[in-house]
Amino acid sequence: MATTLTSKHPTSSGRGHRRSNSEAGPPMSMSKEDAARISGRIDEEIRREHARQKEARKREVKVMLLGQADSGKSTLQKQFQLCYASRSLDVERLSWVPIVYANIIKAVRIIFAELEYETTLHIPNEPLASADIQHELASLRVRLLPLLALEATLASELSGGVSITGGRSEAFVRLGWQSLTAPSWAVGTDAKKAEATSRARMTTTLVARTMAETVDDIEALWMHEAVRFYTRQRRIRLDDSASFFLRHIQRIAEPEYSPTNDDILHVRLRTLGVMEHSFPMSMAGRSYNWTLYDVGGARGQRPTWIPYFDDATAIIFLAPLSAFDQYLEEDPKTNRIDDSLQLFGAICANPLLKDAHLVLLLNKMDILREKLDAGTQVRKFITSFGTRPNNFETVSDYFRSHFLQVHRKKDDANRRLYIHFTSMLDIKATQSIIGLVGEAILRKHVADVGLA
Ligand SMILES: Nc1nc2c(ncn2[C@@H]2O[C@H](COP(=O)(O)OP(=O)(O)OP(=O)(O)O)[C@@H](O)[C@H]2O)c(=O)[nH]1
Ligand SMILES: [Mg+2]
Repeated sequence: MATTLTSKHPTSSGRGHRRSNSEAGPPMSMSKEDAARISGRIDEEIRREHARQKEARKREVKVMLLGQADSGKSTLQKQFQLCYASRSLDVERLSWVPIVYANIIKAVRIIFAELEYETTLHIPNEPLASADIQHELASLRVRLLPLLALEATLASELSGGVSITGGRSEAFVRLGWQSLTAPSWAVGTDAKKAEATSRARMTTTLVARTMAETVDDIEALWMHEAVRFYTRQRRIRLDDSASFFLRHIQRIAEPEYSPTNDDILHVRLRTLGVMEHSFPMSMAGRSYNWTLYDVGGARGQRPTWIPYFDDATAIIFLAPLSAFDQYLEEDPKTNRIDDSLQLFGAICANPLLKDAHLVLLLNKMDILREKLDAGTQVRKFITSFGTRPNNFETVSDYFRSHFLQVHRKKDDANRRLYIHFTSMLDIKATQSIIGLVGEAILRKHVADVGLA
């Protein structure tokens, strides 16, 4: 898959090719007949170019993945990649290694920070009330300090030396990150880039060595009774995929570690700006060029979406239903489901998108189920849920009807809305949904512009 970014291509309408009369006209010596012949030829060329561009546009399908941060947009893009351009995923595979490391170090940091906070509460009869347990955790912390100390450097190298606002030491993805982290580093003519790449490789090697030396301590921390206790109680809150990586720490810390497809899908890496991914897709023997626009979902990122709206064939909007008990990182007063509903309403009402096909994926259903099974009460966070039964069917139906209501209210164009419940890490189920969604989008595209 060609992974290119970011700047908006002007729609190629062919305007501007035609010579104006005031531009170079026929030479003084040319006869009127010759001039007419040349002018006719130019007109014919322009007409052909228009027709060629019109045909080319029929083969272009532009799909935007929208939704709040951490809703699963980049994960869906990876699933598309797995489905339609899996060889490109193989090429990128090793460049995910340092990002998996970064996810693990972040999880370890959060565990210690949450334990420290719990210690200050002095709650009797809980694991942290025991001096022995505190001592065990303190010595694990000392042994893991060398690994924790590498987080900021690793994040900065992965992000090409740029940090996100707020000074958080967290990796994010921008154009060209693969070449920064690829083991066989792309030698470019750009000396600065080559230097950055070489630095990123050195940091990755150092992190790999430190992780191999501390792997048993990471595992001991994850399995520690205090960590088990506070995780079960949801008082240690980690990124959705952190537990997966910590469970697989022995495999990941091996020297020849190569990320599996599952690992790549689990990675959490923020998107900054708009990333363009293109691949071919065929239907009924015809090949179409798909471009997916994977955007950064945090509030500060949303204005960057707008220039891409006017020629979008379809919007796939992702709303994670498991987020009912979470608040926006960028605005801790706003519940994440409320934010998703508002954002979805704004997308439905946007006049620039009035011709776009609308798909809504209610995502992270696996985590929703886990939370409900663990007894988390929806009404504690969404008061309007009231006394309804706190089970999976009722909760998913409740949220689904809210999204449908927003669509009915906001979509003046009265478009059909395609809705699916998804658990984006389930490869088989997601691939079949991608097939359905892809086909529906192509059918709508063909209905709008005709067969290519
Ligand atoms: N368990 C589970 N995890 C998911 C699901 N969908 C995505 N994730 C995980 O959630 C995290 C966030 O997913 P991303 O795809 O990076 O989110 P995003 O919408 O691209 O976020 P931004 O780039 O910040 O806008 C990743 O660690 C994914 O592996 C899901 O359905 N279930
Ligand atoms: Mg993303």
